[in-house]
Amino acid sequence: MPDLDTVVREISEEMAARADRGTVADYIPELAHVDPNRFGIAVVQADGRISAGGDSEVLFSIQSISKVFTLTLALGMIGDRLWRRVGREPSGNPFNSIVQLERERGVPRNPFINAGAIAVTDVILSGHEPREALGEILRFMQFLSKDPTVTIDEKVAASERRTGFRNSALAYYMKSFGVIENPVDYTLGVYFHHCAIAMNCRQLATAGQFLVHNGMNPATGFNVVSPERARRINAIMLTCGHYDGSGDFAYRVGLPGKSGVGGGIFAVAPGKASIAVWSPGLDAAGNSHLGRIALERLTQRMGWSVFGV
Ligand SMILES: NC(=O)CC[C@H](N)C(=O)O
Repeated sequence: MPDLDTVVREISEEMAARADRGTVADYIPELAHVDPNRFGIAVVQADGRISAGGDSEVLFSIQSISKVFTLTLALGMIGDRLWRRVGREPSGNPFNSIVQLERERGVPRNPFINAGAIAVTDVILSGHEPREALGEILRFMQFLSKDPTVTIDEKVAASERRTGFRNSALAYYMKSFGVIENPVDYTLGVYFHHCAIAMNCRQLATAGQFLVHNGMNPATGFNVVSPERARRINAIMLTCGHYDGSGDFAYRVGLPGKSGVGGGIFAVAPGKASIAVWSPGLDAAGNSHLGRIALERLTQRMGWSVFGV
């Protein structure tokens, strides 16, 4: 097998030099300021060794990658009852699509499109104040990343709260079917804030390690989730993690992964490695353009695709 440090260095060099960088998301105004020339990668292998390159220490807005962790928390709270509130089929639609929600009577297709993640956030919020629910999510990220400095970028959260009209539409629509239990403003407030968590590639790859180790957190030796649940979260990432680009991501990269409009992608090579890449420019489906290409290179060279070498 090729040396991982060499592969990561070569990928970082190639990505830094490429001219095709995709388009930075600007529907959340605060995200539009991010430099499209950034590229970072961090890979935590099963034995804990870290290979990193480029801007792997620069913080970025994790956006929809937070949905993996809120799904994990919500499953921990209400278990399989969650699947009454949200489905687990790929959507084949953009991440903020409204049409599907009407056809399916307010029950979102999966926990990774915006509507689904808002419904999952509502589950975490029930029985708590918004501040407590958000604290729960943030502490979970700090614990998993072994870094108590992980925090929320308030400017990004405020920017999305000012302009998140589509998410409001989705939430009110779900509320009309009883899928949202709490006041819509509260649920959206928590949702916008967990999307605005700022992390770097190293912290994110560290946080995702439990999905590499059948649910076990290697720092403590204890399980964050059961092996069965870890396998299922990975399955949902594979089928739904890149919205209507999920099929192409499976075809090219072959790993469970979750993207965010901040340009991050978190990916899992089960039993082998936890990976985070970041490049702010997006493709047409809203997934990091160079992030995907970098992961394609990595899995090809390391033979890490879950579908074979
Ligand atoms: N794809 C994403 O990362 C979307 C998350 C973003 N906070 C939104 O709701 O639009």
